[in-house]
Amino acid sequence: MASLEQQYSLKNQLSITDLSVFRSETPIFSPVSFTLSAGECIQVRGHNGAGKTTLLRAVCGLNQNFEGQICWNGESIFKQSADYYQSLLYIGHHLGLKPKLTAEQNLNFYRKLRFPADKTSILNALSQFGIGDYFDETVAYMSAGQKRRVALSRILTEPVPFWILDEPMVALDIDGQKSLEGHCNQHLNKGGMLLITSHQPISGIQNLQEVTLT
Ligand SMILES: Nc1ncnc2c1ncn2[C@@H]1O[C@H](COP(=O)(O)OP(=O)(O)OP(=O)(O)O)[C@@H](O)[C@H]1O
Repeated sequence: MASLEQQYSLKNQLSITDLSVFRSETPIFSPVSFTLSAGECIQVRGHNGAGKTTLLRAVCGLNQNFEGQICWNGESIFKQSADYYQSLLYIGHHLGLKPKLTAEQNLNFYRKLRFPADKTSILNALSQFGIGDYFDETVAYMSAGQKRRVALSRILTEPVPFWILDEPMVALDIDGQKSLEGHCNQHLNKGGMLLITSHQPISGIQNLQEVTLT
């Protein structure tokens, strides 16, 4: 089981070298290379269908039909997958929430996969995302923005150094976006790393670099 905060390290680094991901035999985007170090944020940009989600899924190890290298701390992610996955939190375009469970039950399910159960941390996270009163609400009955806030609360209940967020701003109102940007900045300030996509402008995340897929 992962120990809290321990994996935040200024030595953490993701390096992508000449990465191209394929659908069947066809590359989806031209090869990209970039490095993401502790305290840094990269926004992956590109038009609809450019391959942003595909790239993120490859970085998560979920799509292995690629050429090039994806390394964590100098070694292929597949050579040290246990360490890598302990360090990683991926919140995809699809939220991965079970509609029949409450907000608290959903967050508890994910947290317990690698951390000790902690109801206080879950209630605190929901409060910080402005939906503390909905902890006992069944997700199926929530609005799109409320569901998004529940899913994003995982960044607070699973304290790992590398966040991969695919279109996290979707359905969030302005307050929700500002709240998310604030949590991202806190994460970066303590040496966290962030790989993010967004069609909406992200103005409030510090030191954001861009990688555009073509
Ligand atoms: N399951 C799939 N099977 C076949 N092709 C797919 C599949 N998922 C995505 N694609 C194709 O891969 C390409 C890249 O899709 P991807 O979802 O990565 O783009 P994206 O940049 O994230 O797009 P958007 O901005 O619309 O979210 C698209 O041409 C898409 O049609």
